[in-house]
Amino acid sequence: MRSRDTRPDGPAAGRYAVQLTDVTRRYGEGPAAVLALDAVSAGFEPGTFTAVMGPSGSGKSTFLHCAAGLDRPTSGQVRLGPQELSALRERRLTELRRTRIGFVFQAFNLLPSLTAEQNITLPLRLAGRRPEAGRVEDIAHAVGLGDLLARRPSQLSGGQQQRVAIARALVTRPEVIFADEPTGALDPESARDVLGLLRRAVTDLHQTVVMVTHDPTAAAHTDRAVFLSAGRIVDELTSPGADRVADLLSGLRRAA
Ligand SMILES: Nc1ncnc2c1ncn2[C@@H]1O[C@H](COP(=O)(O)OP(=O)(O)OP(=O)(O)O)[C@@H](O)[C@H]1O
Repeated sequence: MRSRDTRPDGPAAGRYAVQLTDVTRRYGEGPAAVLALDAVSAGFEPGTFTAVMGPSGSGKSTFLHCAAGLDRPTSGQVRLGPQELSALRERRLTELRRTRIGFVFQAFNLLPSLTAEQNITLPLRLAGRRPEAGRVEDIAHAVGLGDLLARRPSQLSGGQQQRVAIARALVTRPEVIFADEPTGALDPESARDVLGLLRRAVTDLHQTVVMVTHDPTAAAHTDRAVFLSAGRIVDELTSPGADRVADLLSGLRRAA
């Protein structure tokens, strides 16, 4: 089933947690220039889980980096709620990334010298805030870390490290969590657990999650899959089933 019109200028405009409008990202100049994103528009409503998919080189990472304020588009607009990101200087953007955006990466990106608990509270401490009483325990419980808070990353399995990363992403109650291949380094069982947690963050905590993934099974946990090819959004599915996603992806790979 195709989703209803959720383009940023469509009927649901103004309701998005994140909104990209005509975002173009060009790398390099002249004949060697690469158009990694070509006037892409997309909106992500609060409390939804979206997969961003496409063949290798289709622009997924560039899309995520522009949407998350880690990279600046060559042209076009990115809004986080009402805030236009291009209007912000680097320092404000860094602050905003720390407090209003959560990140989950394939390689976990935890600080090895800190305990799980210290990793989880790092975004708050960097923003000069203290966790509310009981907040870390609640999150640790929600992601199944229970009694592992005193351990360092090297004392945790990959799946447990990704739970810490998810807890860290949740701790500030961000407007959106961007996940870049969050299950890419995990065995199938840990991958399922991590996807279940992201799903619960959306369904139970009303978080908004945008996840880049190559994996049709991962996409099947989401509400919507958006497909990129050669820097453009070429298709999307709501309630995407793994088989349908796999078919669509192989068609795009053949065409790439
Ligand atoms: N820093 C860069 N300089 C030049 N070209 C780049 C740069 N980063 C990405 N590209 C190019 O932009 C296009 C999109 O890259 P991107 O990494 O966004 O794709 P992707 O879909 O995430 O790929 P993959 O699935 O392989 O990670 C590719 O052609 C890539 O070679």
